Amino acid sequence: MWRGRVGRNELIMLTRRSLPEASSRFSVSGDFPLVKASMFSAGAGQVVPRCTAGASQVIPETNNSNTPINDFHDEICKANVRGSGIYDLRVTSQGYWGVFAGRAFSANELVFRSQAVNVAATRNSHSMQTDWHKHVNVDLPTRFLNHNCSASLGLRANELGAYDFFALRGIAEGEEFSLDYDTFEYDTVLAMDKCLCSSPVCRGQARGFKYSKEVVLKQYGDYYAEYLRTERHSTQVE
Ligand SMILES: C[S@@+](CC[C@H](N)C(=O)[O-])C[C@H]1O[C@@H](n2cnc3c(N)ncnc32)[C@H](O)[C@@H]1O
Repeated sequence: MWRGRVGRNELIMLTRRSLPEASSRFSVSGDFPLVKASMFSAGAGQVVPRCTAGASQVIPETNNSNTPINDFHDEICKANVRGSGIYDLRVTSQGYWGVFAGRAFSANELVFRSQAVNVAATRNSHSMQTDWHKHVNVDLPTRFLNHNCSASLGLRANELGAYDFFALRGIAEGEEFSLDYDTFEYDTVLAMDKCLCSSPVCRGQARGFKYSKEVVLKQYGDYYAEYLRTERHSTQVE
């Protein structure tokens, strides 16, 4: 998880242009600052209030991906009690985990940063591709960002082995943050059977940059993974 020691106001001030100078002020150790405890909610059958730190908080037991939510239970509970209002982890109307804006964001604002926890031995529904042959497991809240074919967040590689996320447009408080998975996965083996994003420009599936390059470049400009601009190392993509 991101363990930046930057204060909320400092984070709000960061913009894409100021990021290189600002990055040196981030620390990767320290407390997790960014989940608002009071905003947790869950759909029917998903209530598992086991966080010792907050008995009234609810944690869905299962999600719609191939990773049991309980793998993250302690991490979520820990994050859950240290909010500063940037984001909330909540259950979406579709019944799975999502990340929601804890306040309003302006276009181009840095929303949050992610950190690689480790290199993924096998890619999974919570890993992110960062190079032609590299997938990393990432921290909260990034691992719970859902896909949208018209995403609200754009990404840039960072020095923490993962990505920084920027608002592609104004984002209202309470709106779900979303990423377009095709901006960082080249050829996903975990394509969703059916994309549930409901965007007017929904592609039906997120299969990877390989299949949607033209759309991604047109829609997201420079906000796609840097490695996708480099020559592919071999025909084999992990
Ligand atoms: C990084 S996780 C996102 C968090 C996930 N919703 C959860 O509850 O753990 C990625 C997984 O969420 C699901 N997902 C994300 N966006 C989706 C979408 N637009 N339509 C359908 N499933 C989606 C897929 O199962 C995908 O493999």
